[in-house]
Amino acid sequence: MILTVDVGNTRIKAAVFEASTVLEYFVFEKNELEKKIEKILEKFPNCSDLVVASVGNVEKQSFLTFEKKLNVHFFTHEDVFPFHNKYATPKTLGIDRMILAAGATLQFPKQNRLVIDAGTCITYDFIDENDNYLGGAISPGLRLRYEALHNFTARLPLLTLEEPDSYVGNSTAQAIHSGVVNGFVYEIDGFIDEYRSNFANFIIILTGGDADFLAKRLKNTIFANSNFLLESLSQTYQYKIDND
Ligand SMILES: Nc1ncnc2c1ncn2[C@@H]1O[C@H](COP(=O)(O)OP(=O)(O)O)[C@@H](O)[C@H]1O
Ligand SMILES: CC(C)(COP(=O)(O)O)[C@@H](O)C(=O)NCCC(=O)O
Ligand SMILES: [K+]
Repeated sequence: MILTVDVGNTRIKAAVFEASTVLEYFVFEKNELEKKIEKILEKFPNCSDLVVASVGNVEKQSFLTFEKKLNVHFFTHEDVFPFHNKYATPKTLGIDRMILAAGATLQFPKQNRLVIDAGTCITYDFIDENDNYLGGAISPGLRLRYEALHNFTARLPLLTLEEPDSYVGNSTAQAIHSGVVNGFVYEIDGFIDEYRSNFANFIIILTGGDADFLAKRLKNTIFANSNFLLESLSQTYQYKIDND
């Protein structure tokens, strides 16, 4: 039994796996990290491994205390991954993006894959059918867009996510909702169209905290799996054990 932990820039997500089956998912804040993990381990005392991917400001030291009880693996760029990394700056590629790319490579062999993770940021990652990781894009996520409009202007209120009435926003609030939500959807549909015009065949994996909200609104029909990163963590860890 393993406990996987994904430390994003907004929240921490975790899951307990028995082989490839998920027993339970958890979501919590950074300041609750140790307490929550202790609780999970009390509930699942058969966990033998704790596997972490962190792009937030939570470092390996935060997990040291658990080393007394179980094997702790904190993924880094030094680990083995099942793809060829063609990023020009591989050392600065987010470890979350590497895990997503690894999961896509292992779960969908011998095909082009595009992973879209709509979290704090939207990340796009493309792995071709020969398992070359080519790169992608990074842009502000849904909530970040609302916050940026407020934080960097004098007159724009901080709004929370709301479905826009129309693309023609007829008030400040409606203009912001249209700009943020429609802009978010148009951007992603635009990227997908661009990839489609260059690659005949590819699978799209949509994940992240906004995946479900987004999936219903895209012109392109794609399947959302908001737990793809946690599943990929479990698979990449198994791959590491098999290939080390
Ligand atoms: N309870 C929540 N707290 C924060 N963000 C949430 C919540 N529910 C949904 N979201 C959405 O999830 C997005 C963050 O996604 P998430 O995958 O958790 O980010 P990260 O992996 O970067 O920490 C935000 O853009 C926000 O719109
Ligand atoms: C782009 C990210 C901030 C996304 O983080 P997230 O939205 O998942 O919290 C993270 O993958 C990161 O810090 N990347 C480093 C730069 C890069 O991937 O090139
Ligand atoms: K992301």
